[in-house]
Amino acid sequence: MTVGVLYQSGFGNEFVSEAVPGALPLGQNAPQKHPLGLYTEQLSGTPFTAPRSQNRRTWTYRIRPSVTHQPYEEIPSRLIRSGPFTEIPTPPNQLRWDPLPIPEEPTDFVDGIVTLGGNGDPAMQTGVAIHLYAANRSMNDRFFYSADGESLVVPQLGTLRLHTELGILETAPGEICVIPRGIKFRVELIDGQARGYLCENYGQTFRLPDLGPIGANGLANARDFQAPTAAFENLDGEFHITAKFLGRLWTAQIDHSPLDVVAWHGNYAPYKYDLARFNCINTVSFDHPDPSIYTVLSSPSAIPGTANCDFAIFPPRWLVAEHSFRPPWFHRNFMNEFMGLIVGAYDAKAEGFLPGGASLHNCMAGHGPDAETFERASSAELKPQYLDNTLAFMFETQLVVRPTEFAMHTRILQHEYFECWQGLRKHFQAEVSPNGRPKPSGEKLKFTTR
Ligand SMILES: O=C(O)Cc1cc(O)ccc1O
Ligand SMILES: [Fe+2]
Repeated sequence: MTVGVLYQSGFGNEFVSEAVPGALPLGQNAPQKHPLGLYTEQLSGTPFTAPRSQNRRTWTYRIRPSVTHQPYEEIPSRLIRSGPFTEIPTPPNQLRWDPLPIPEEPTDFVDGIVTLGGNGDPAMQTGVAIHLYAANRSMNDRFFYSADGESLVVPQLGTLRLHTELGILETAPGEICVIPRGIKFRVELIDGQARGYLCENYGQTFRLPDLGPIGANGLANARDFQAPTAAFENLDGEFHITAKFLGRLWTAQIDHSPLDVVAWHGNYAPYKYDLARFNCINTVSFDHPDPSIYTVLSSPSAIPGTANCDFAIFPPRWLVAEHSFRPPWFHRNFMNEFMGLIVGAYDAKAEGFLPGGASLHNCMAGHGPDAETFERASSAELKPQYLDNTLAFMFETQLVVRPTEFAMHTRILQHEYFECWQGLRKHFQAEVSPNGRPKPSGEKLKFTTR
């Protein structure tokens, strides 16, 4: 809980908040004349006709309407990339990256965004972009919004204070926040520097997964999500808004802070969540369950059970499975797995997967425990073990994550990643192979042509 910042709790609730008494009209959305001279503006996050359970919109009461800015002009996108991701061919290899260094040049949150890959297309409202960020400057007179999708921010280093149109959210490593599509914000770095991950979701908004037989409670509980309370900047001066629109960056001058919402009500709002609140469910008998039990948030696709993107975490937890190989098994998947590490070590990798680092295992790429983990876990004593000092996460997505040119050519790409599995020796001992052929006794196989 952050001292000094007030939140309202609940996932997707109908929130109400006013920073000045009387700023929020009662009983109607759009009075003919606002009693305090504020402008009324609706912000829709879904079509007007979306089913009620998914419908998202917020009414804002602001000093000036959002339209009062100069025209946008395109600026360079630096290392930000967007779908369709077609820069380079996508290899079927397992990929892993070291953490992004903190920049030496003055770099704010937006300039510090580097895209590692993604899928889909913002123009088609499907897929995700997966970015890293590393920054050392706060945004003061610059604001940002993405029309391409909502932004799920996963800090790994440094606390972010996000000043948004709907109020302030502080997010530290171990917490996450989501800024909905279109909402303007600026990022203040509380610790002078910051690093983390950003999933830009072009698809349907993240929501809590259904719980099925788990019941009415468990995993991420709705009450633990926190939305901001109204807080506004009544500032005139020279400011810039940078917009991300169809993958390109555009900047407009504005003569006042656009964070001028004095009161608001609605269910389209940024939110934060402390990952320590995740009620982790796991086996108390045997075997390692599928990682869908770790889903915090899910953005569905049009296909039932197939996520445009799931956000899953691997938090500290007890391991008690009997007569089982406890770490993640070897596997090849339909879905595509991008992973990051917030603290400590990940239980499938003894070495090389570092806090701030990342890995990508795309459709059907074999992966799993590295050789050292396999050897250790195959003969570990199976007493209850508390897995501590660990917090990894996964963006799991339906479409193949296509790396950017930066991702494949950067110095932080670990070209030797494949070696972590090469020590997996043959343990099988058989004299005769199943087709009855005698085991070749060490001699080289000879190939003959007829
Ligand atoms: O490390 C991974 O690859 C992620 C993962 C974790 C797990 O517990 C089971 C399957 C899986 O893909
Ligand atoms: Fe996996």
